[in-house]
Amino acid sequence: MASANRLPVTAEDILRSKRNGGGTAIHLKRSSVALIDTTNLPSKRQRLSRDNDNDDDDYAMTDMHHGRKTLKVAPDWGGGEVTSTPAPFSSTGQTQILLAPPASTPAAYRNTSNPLSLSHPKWGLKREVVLGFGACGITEMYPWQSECLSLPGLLSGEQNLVYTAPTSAGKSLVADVLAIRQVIAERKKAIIVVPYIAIVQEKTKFLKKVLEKVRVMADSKGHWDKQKRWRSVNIVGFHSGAKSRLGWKELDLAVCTIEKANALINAAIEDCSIDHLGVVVFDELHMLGDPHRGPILELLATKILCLSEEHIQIVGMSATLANVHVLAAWLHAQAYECTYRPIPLREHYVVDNAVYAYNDRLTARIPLSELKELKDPVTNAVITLAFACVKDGHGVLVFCESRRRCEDMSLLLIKFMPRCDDNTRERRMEVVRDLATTTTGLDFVLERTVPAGVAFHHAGLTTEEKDLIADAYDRGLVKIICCTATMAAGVNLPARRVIISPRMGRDFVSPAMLRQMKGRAGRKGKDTVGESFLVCRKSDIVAVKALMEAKMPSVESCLAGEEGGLKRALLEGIATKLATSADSLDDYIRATLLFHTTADPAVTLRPIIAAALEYLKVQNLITEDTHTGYFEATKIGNATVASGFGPDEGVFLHQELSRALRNFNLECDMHIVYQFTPIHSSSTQAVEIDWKVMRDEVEHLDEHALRAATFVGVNPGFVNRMAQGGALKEDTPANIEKARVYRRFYVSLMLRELINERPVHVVAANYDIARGFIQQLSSTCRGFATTSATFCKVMGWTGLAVLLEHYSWRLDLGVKDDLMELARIPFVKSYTARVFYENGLKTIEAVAAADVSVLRKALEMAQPKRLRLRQEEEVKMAARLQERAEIVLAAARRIYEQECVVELEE
Ligand SMILES: Nc1ncnc2c1ncn2[C@@H]1O[C@H](COP(=O)(O)OP(=O)(O)OP(=O)(O)O)[C@@H](O)[C@H]1O
Repeated sequence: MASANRLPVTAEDILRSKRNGGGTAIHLKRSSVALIDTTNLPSKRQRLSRDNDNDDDDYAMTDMHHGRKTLKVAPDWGGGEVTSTPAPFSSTGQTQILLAPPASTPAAYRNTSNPLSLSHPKWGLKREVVLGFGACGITEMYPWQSECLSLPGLLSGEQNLVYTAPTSAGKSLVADVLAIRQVIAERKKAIIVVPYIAIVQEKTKFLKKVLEKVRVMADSKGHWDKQKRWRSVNIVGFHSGAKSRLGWKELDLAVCTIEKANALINAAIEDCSIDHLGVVVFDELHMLGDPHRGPILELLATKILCLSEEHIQIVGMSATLANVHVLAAWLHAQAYECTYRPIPLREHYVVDNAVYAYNDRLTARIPLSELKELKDPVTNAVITLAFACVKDGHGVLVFCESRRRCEDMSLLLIKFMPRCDDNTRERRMEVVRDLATTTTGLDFVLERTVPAGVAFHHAGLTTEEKDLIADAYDRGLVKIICCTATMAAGVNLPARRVIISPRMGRDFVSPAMLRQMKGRAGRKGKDTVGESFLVCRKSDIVAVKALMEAKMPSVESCLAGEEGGLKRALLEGIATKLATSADSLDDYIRATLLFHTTADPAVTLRPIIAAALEYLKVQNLITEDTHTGYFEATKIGNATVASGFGPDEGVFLHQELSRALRNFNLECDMHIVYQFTPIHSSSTQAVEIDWKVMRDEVEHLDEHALRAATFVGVNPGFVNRMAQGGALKEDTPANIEKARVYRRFYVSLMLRELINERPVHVVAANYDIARGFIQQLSSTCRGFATTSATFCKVMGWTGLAVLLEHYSWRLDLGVKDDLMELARIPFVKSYTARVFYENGLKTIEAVAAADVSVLRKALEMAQPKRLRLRQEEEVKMAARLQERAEIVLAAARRIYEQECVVELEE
């Protein structure tokens, strides 16, 4: 379908005009009349009468804007918008229109005879939603899903819900139906909170597919049209490093990590638009018990509970909740438990080449092998079990204890993989080529394993690599993935068999983690059978049996833990004005899970609350009016909450930024890069300094950067001493602080290389750190710079805010100042942008005017040099680069077009 965003003046027109010496004297074209098959469109009378009633299955009116003619077609008539505009760069200027045939009337899809059908009227789902679920393989509810949704007050949004069901039981559908109803029927916003970025991405993609054809009524503040009009549902995924042009105001449905959801809710409370929120879904509710992230989840739910005036429905779910009734009582929710799993899981454990069912019945013996590599019984069992499953054409996940083991196991597995046909081999090579064209180039291990249908997946890979591998596995090209716990939670992939090491690193996995890992096998819609094999050493058998029999632990509040959750909860309650007086503070505390699960809470909690309030006062984050007893957040307190930091981080950031404000070293970018290096990246878990590498780097700093280093407290002499074998003991507060500064500086050296166009894999190799970590670091820093900028804005430090935003952008694009324009084009980032620039492609206009072969050549030059492909592969690689060059050209032209039109309009 022709896009409604197409503009009447194309980049080609402008470039041609410029070439002909026409300068900017471009004539706006009036578009030609739409070539629409009008026989299927309703008459004007029908249109007007439909337009007057309020049925949201209706369609909107014809519109003229900027010389284009746009027909917005009702969902019943195929939906979408039909625009009659000359296609950019089409030589004929002919309109491209594809109009879906009209569907049956809205009422016709209702299935009133089967109450499990998604189209049954009791669920109140629009036809397009039902079709959307159908496209994802879901047409009917399972009886438990129907029973759960039929609990009183759920569909109407009046009641909250906490439920538990096994992995792969289909929990998401229940929450999705409730969220979608709020968005479409009630025209409220919905937030779905999930713990990991990968799940944000998967869920956002799924919901976009389900709601693809749905049109909702835009509010009166539509972008360019004051009339009533229809638009698609705005679904946005929020996580650190994600970019979206849609914010709280525009979105209908947000899928967020816990931290992003908290920030979104704080902002909505702050600008008094929280009443637009209809429902919040907490997926993996057991995360409440996570010491680091649980407190934020708890205070988020607490705030929603306290917003009693606007009933916001709360929906919480998990496969690993032992105390569902306690959590339901806390959230004033209906509780629902179910044990149904659509595909029952066959669970086994393996020890010394013998396979046992969970009831200790011996079910099979794994033959011993003469091969040297398979002498170890654990390796022998893993390879044999994986091979047997792949031989039958099914997918396997092998959970390994370390990243190293994932890679070694993949390399070993390929020796045993069955041969594949030419077509499969060619498609696998496509995946290899895709991996080769990522910014980091082709990984040495994946290059060998993917053609055989094996891959590994762990935090050391970049997000592009992880996505390509998961996609290849989903499409059945990769048959075995050796992974760490990164693939354990929430991922929906076609694994018939999961083979699990009971250890992660040196420790045993937790019972909840084990359940999640096993839960990846036999997912409905992905496979028809599910099997798990816990492969352990003889010496571990007692501990493994205990692990297998362990009950799910009860989820407990971590708000009063060492992470300072209570201080943060109080600060946020006060800053958002939910808890400012003694009474409201009391109500607020009573709404926490902590209060709910503490024996004699009024007595037990009083001293720790008083201590937390005192801390906030001493740190100048809040003030207390001694006459009225009212609490108020200070500027620093508000800045801390607005930027999503905890109280400790806010105080530290304030100290650092105020020091920097008084004496900022702007001779080069070293000081500012240090400034936006996240504070937590300097914790011991995040990075270990290689003092020899640091010494080499510090020795190469120019005098300006050295001055900045000294300014933040880094002494080159000390670095040298450490490189020669010195030890930095973190035994006193001063030494802890010193170590923190050195670690932060070490990380900022890596970041400085990134913004100065060194590719991720080169920086990773230089510091001997996984490229996935460097990539993650860069996106965390971007987020940190953006939130620090918010902190500065609230503090009134606008100059510093602008500086931080600028560097956040540079980090995003991975280029120096002179390439920032060019790097707006997709695929033209970092080193690639530099290659373009040095080959004369210095501006977007130059790229838009270039021949595609020139762009292909430039992309070829920018390829990482680790590629060693055979000749036939070279040909295919060239074709891949040609495709990419065409995308670059089209994108450059689009950006150029848009800029020219803005210029003309101005
Ligand atoms: N009613 C249904 N009919 C057919 N397929 C369904 C139905 N409900 C869910 N599914 C499918 O079952 C699979 C698992 O569902 P879902 O992801 O909701 O499981 P879950 O209970 O959230 O599991 P986990 O706790 O492991 O994340 C998905 O592929 C989903 O599309």
